Amino acid sequence: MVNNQEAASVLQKVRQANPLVHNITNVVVTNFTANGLLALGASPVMAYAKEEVADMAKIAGALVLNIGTLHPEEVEAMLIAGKAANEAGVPVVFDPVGAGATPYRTETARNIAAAVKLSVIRGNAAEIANVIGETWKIKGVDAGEGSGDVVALAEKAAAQLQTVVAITGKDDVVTDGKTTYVIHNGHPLLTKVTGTGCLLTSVIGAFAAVEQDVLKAAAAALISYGVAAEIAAGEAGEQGLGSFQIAFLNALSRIGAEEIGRYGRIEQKG
Ligand SMILES: Nc1ncnc2c1ncn2[C@@H]1O[C@H](COP(=O)(O)OP(=O)(O)O)[C@@H](O)[C@H]1O
Ligand SMILES: Cc1ncsc1CCOP(=O)(O)O
Ligand SMILES: [Mg+2]
Repeated sequence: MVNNQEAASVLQKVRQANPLVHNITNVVVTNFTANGLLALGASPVMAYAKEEVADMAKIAGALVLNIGTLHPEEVEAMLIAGKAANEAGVPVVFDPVGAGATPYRTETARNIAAAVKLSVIRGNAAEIANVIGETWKIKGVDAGEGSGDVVALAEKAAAQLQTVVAITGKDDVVTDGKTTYVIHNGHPLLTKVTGTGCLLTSVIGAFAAVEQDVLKAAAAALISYGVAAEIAAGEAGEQGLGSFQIAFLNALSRIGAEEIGRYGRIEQKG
């Protein structure tokens, strides 16, 4: 069972090791992702050229692939980087941004999941459903009040994709197909700042770089991230979205065992 104390200790390991996280991500979130990883205590790098991605992925602590603004050359680079990371034993975390929105996105997400051995796939419920060929009845990013359907979807995706699956929304679900956790942290303001899902995927990469138990790493990242958002909302939520974004970066840089112990809400489902 992953608890708050263990989550805080993985966060501490990130701060001590400053793992290099190689991101091949989208143009919308690049700067926010780099600053969010720095705030947390990791070392971000963005590298996209097919001539260098294999070399960069091999020396990284984790590789993060994100198809938010995909194009063919970038997809080619992702496959090269993913295979190099697999050969070097570097964990690969995948964000299938917008899977289901266009056939190209859906096909590319499925191709990457098939060609690269993923440690974690992180998306909202609709994206994960589309990657595994399910239709998802809830539109948008809100997974709804209950998490029963999302738990079933996550477990099905983990079995099908043979990876840890994190489905985020009001509650976050993370599973390796055998053990499933629901994390009741986060804040609705996260949905009003672009890139908070993408940054979270990269944060999972930072945690996976320092913790070999991938399920524990992902759960610890989700708790830490959600708690930081709650702290930021309390400090700056009423001032507006710009202030919330900055307060969130501040909270990522400050949170530790005390805050996670006080506010972390993780529940084991099975
Ligand atoms: N309604 C909500 N209430 C609280 N936290 C939320 C809510 N919706 C999303 N989050 C949080 O926002 C972060 C990004 O998740 P999500 O919005 O699902 O990603 P994406 O932007 O990729 O769709 C996660 O930490 C998640 O827990
Ligand atoms: C707006 C937008 N368009 C293409 S990628 C992107 C950012 C998506 O970020 P997130 O999924 O974290 O909200
Ligand atoms: Mg997203």
